[in-house]
Amino acid sequence: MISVEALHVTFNPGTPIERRAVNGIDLTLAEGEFATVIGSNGAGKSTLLAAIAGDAPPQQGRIKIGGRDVTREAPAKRAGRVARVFQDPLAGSCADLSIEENLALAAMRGARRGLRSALHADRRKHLRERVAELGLDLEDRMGDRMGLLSGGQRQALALVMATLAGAEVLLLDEHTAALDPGMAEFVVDLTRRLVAEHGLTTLMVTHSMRQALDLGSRTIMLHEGRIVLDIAGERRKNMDVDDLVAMFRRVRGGEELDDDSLRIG
Ligand SMILES: Nc1ncnc2c1ncn2[C@@H]1O[C@H](COP(=O)(O)OP(=O)(O)OP(=O)(O)O)[C@@H](O)[C@H]1O
Repeated sequence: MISVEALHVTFNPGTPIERRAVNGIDLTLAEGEFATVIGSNGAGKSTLLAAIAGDAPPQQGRIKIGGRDVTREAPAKRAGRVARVFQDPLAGSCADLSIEENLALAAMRGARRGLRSALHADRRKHLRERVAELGLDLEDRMGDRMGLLSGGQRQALALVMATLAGAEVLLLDEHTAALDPGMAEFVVDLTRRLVAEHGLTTLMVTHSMRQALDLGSRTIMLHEGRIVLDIAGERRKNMDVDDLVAMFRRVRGGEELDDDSLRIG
């Protein structure tokens, strides 16, 4: 469960370059709820996710995860409970470590143990099985450096890594945007499966209107740091991509859509 109350995140407050990225957001996601997040460039989507992960400290408001107030908690302290996958496949793992070492480190998130203890035989077997489930033939390459893998392979492993430490919350920040269409589809299917299997409370930022409607059970639109649309249930079920695009345009007051914030596919 995630609960965000009256959240404000301002970068460089009190300076000429002050930027109110999140400007009074209230949002509650029930345990296991999966919501997609859309919005213009600079709408505050990544900052909202960063605030939940602890990387963008709020000036005002409150964030709770699983009922516990984490607003002032350091990112490392909530690391075992919150997993995040970024657009850049290079961002979430260490290129110079092996697949196995990266997975072992992910499994230890939030715990205080060394890599050696993380790589005992049972753990290694389990990690290998989890990788084999992907069907990408990576289980025989557990010793290969992560840096040798394609972007799609890394994102698939990043999703597996996100589920290894028993996280409750999954934050996906355009995690398929840098992939070719075939691999993006694979990662989308994997996302669906892992979120359901692990009952993860999930926020997924996407610029794809199709993904925004196809994944999860709720779609939230941000604009200038605020939630301007929150749709679920029958209303969402009856919507198609054209309806969502029309709403997007309305929110932007007929502004030209000259950024990459809206993709139909
Ligand atoms: N670390 C930072 N320092 C200063 N300003 C920032 C920082 N991070 C984000 N911003 C600004 O805050 C605003 C919101 O940015 P954010 O990245 O959250 O938007 P977004 O909705 O994720 O956009 P995009 O779709 O382009 O990724 C933007 O104006 C951005 O320039």
